[in-house]
Amino acid sequence: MFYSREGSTAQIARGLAQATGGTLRELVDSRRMENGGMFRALLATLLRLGTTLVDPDYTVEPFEAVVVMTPVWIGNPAPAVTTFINNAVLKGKRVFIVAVGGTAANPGTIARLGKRLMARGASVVGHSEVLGYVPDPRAVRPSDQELVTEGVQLAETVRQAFESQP
Ligand SMILES: Cc1cc2nc3c(=O)[nH]c(=O)nc-3n(C[C@H](O)[C@H](O)[C@H](O)COP(=O)(O)O)c2cc1C
Repeated sequence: MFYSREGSTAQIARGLAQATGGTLRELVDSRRMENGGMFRALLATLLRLGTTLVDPDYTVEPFEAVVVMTPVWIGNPAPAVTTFINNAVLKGKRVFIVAVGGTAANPGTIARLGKRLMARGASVVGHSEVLGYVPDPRAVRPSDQELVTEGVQLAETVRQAFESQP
């Protein structure tokens, strides 16, 4: 399960799904991010509120292993991901967290997401912090193919985490 505003998390998720044979589910935020929308989204992020999703599918019953992938916004998960976690029935589910940021380390995001997941009854089997787009116009953007490869490489870490905590 992932949310992606700019597309980097989406490409990494594609690679991970390709390599694991997993099912991809994209969250769509109903709030447009242009103009005032981004401001509201940031406010919701800072206040750790959620948002409204378009055609949300909160069903996780068929899946015993869930990977939650979110871009990092000001040190927090994106509101769409917070909304998913607040609404899905996660009791007893094993979850791996992937935070995609403009810097490689976002421990606060992992910690906050982990806390929220555990409060919903899930167990967190592991996490990864991966590099997406650097929000600087001068920065070179990784290509879609490079991001997909990151996701493919992530698959082994994810597999090991689920296998070591059955
Ligand atoms: C509003 C905003 C806030 C961000 N805050 C952070 C941050 O605190 N730490 C970080 O490492 N990256 C931060 N980033 C960078 C994004 O996490 C990064 O570009 C990510 O790859 C975006 O994912 P996406 O392409 O799937 O939307 C921020 C980006 C935006 C737009």
